[in-house]
Amino acid sequence: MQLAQCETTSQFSAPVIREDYRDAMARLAAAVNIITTDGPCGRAGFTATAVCSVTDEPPTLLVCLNRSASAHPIVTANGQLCVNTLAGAQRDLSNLFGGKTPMAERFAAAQWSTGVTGSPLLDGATVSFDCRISHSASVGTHDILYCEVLAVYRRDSADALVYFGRNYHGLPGAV
Ligand SMILES: NC(=O)C1=CN([C@@H]2O[C@H](COP(=O)(O)OP(=O)(O)OC[C@H]3O[C@@H](n4cnc5c(N)ncnc54)[C@H](O)[C@@H]3O)[C@@H](O)[C@H]2O)C=CC1
Ligand SMILES: Cc1cc2nc3c(=O)[nH]c(=O)nc-3n(C[C@H](O)[C@H](O)[C@H](O)COP(=O)(O)O)c2cc1C
Repeated sequence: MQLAQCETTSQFSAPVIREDYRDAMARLAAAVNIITTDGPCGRAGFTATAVCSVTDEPPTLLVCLNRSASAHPIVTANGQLCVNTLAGAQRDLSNLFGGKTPMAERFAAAQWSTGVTGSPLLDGATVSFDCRISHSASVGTHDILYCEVLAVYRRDSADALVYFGRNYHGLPGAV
């Protein structure tokens, strides 16, 4: 896609430094997800807030994954993953999958079943999207994984876990 050229000089040319960017991003509320994979290259999981809907034809999510994360080589080699969106009571799991804990310990802290791709589905998640990675792009430190959704699993009573201001917040509600 060709972007339109603009002849005027931007008045917003000051560089946004990393810490300013992170402080600003701390003000952007986001759902909390545990991304899991299993397959020929092993099992892995990590916490992610950088998850977004792209299109519903075909149903596609994007997940941004730091290439330095221990899960990166496993997720990309398996080519499939599940986005498990956390419920309010699952904040401890978010910290576990977002830290430097060994993979076996992360998975031992919850109950799982298996989705159509073979990826682990988290018991008690508000919703799980079982996906195959259709393509990816690298930007800076991260890979953007475009994930075609092959199956969804919804819990009947749904509530949400929101990450905002570097803290977790439970969001009760009915959908
Ligand atoms: N997109 C990502 O890779 C994210 C990574 N994290 C990591 O989890 C840890 C705890 O999170 P916070 O206390 O919120 O950390 P923080 O105070 O360093 O970051 C504040 C916000 O900046 C953004 N951010 C942080 N690191 C980022 C990265 N490497 N790439 C893109 N965006 C990033 C996120 O929106 C995050 O909530 C940090 O070490 C952080 O690097 C957290 C949220 C998103
Ligand atoms: C609340 C929260 C949100 C996170 N979001 C992302 C994300 O969207 N993308 C990402 O690559 N890492 C994210 N992380 C960091 C990974 O979860 C973390 O790097 C990984 O689980 C631990 O890395 P390791 O397995 O290499 O030890 C997040 C961490 C936390 C606590």
